[in-house]
Amino acid sequence: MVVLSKPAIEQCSYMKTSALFPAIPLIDLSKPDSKLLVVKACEEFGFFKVINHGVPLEFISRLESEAIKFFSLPVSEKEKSGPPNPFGYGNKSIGLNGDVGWVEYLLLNTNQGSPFVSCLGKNPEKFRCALNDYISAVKKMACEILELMADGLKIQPRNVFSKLLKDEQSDSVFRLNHYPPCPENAQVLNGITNLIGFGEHTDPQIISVLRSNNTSGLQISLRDGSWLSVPPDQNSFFINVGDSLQVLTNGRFKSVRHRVLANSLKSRVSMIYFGGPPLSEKIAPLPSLMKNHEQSLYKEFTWFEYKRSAYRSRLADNRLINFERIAAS
Ligand SMILES: C=C1C[C@]23C[C@@]1(O)CC[C@H]2[C@@]12CC[C@H](O)[C@@](C)(C(=O)O1)[C@H]2[C@@H]3C(=O)O
Ligand SMILES: O=C(O)CCC(=O)C(=O)O
Ligand SMILES: [Fe+2]
Repeated sequence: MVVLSKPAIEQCSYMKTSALFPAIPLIDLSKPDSKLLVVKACEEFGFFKVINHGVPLEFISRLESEAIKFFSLPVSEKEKSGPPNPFGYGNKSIGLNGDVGWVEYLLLNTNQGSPFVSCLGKNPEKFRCALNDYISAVKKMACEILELMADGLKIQPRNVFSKLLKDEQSDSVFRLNHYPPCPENAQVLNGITNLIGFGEHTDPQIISVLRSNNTSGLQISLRDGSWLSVPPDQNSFFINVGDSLQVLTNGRFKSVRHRVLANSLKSRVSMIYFGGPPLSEKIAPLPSLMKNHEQSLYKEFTWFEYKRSAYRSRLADNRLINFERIAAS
């Protein structure tokens, strides 16, 4: 299991508002200025929190209770939904290349027509219904946010990003993570331990929509390499810019590096929708964003090519490096 050294956890910053400890951008989706704030947050952090999001709280609590029921089953029952190849139930092992974390999870494909994993606990229909309601509502919100981004960037059409998620062939993924409280021998600072729940990485897709219960542990990496703890808020969503959106905006929006540290006392449950394009979609900077002969920072690739390369990488790798264009001197 991966543990951080003591100095490494001490350099983690805790949520304070000052020049040294910036506040996480907060976007109220009901406010008219939100499009400009969304753009600023994507440029500075690649991460923000949204309120007044329109996702019924009942959908959230119903899915959370189904997830808790699933993760409370005996391991032998949960393993009927695994191993993840790449979809299904997984425990500690993340991906196929040796990454491990203090986490168990259920990874699901959200493509239309392709069923979720065949085994979904004791009452699969109830679980499936909670998943469908939640994913539809979160996808709708993700598309609204992508349209605000287009408005804020002053590019047309406003569905230039959202159409990729709305496409019937959109390759989107859904993940439920459960981080049990960590064992007694871990070092603890402010309730967070030095035990890695989910190692540092950026998400490969366009946008990720994350919701967790009220247990801390999520951290984002700031420009100076320090880690900022994200105070949990079970009624809000956190939005991550993914690698593909970084490319579509030619590096103007930054995909955010993030990780989860296990909590000493409480279990953490998170649910993440990863909005991705169709596999055949060409990913390259949008011409409408390339002003004044700006050069593309990336070689063009399809989402299939990026995904294939991502699945061969380790979690912490910089996956975009293989697709960067070498600047002409
Ligand atoms: C180690 C890995 C797990 C991952 C595929 C990868 O090879 C590299 C990217 C990882 C990641 C991070 C974001 C999402 O949780 C995820 C589902 C994704 O699309 O990329 C995971 C992959 C996974 O857990 O299979
Ligand atoms: O569980 C979380 O809060 C974040 C997990 C994550 O980053 C991921 O699943 O890609
Ligand atoms: Fe992630």
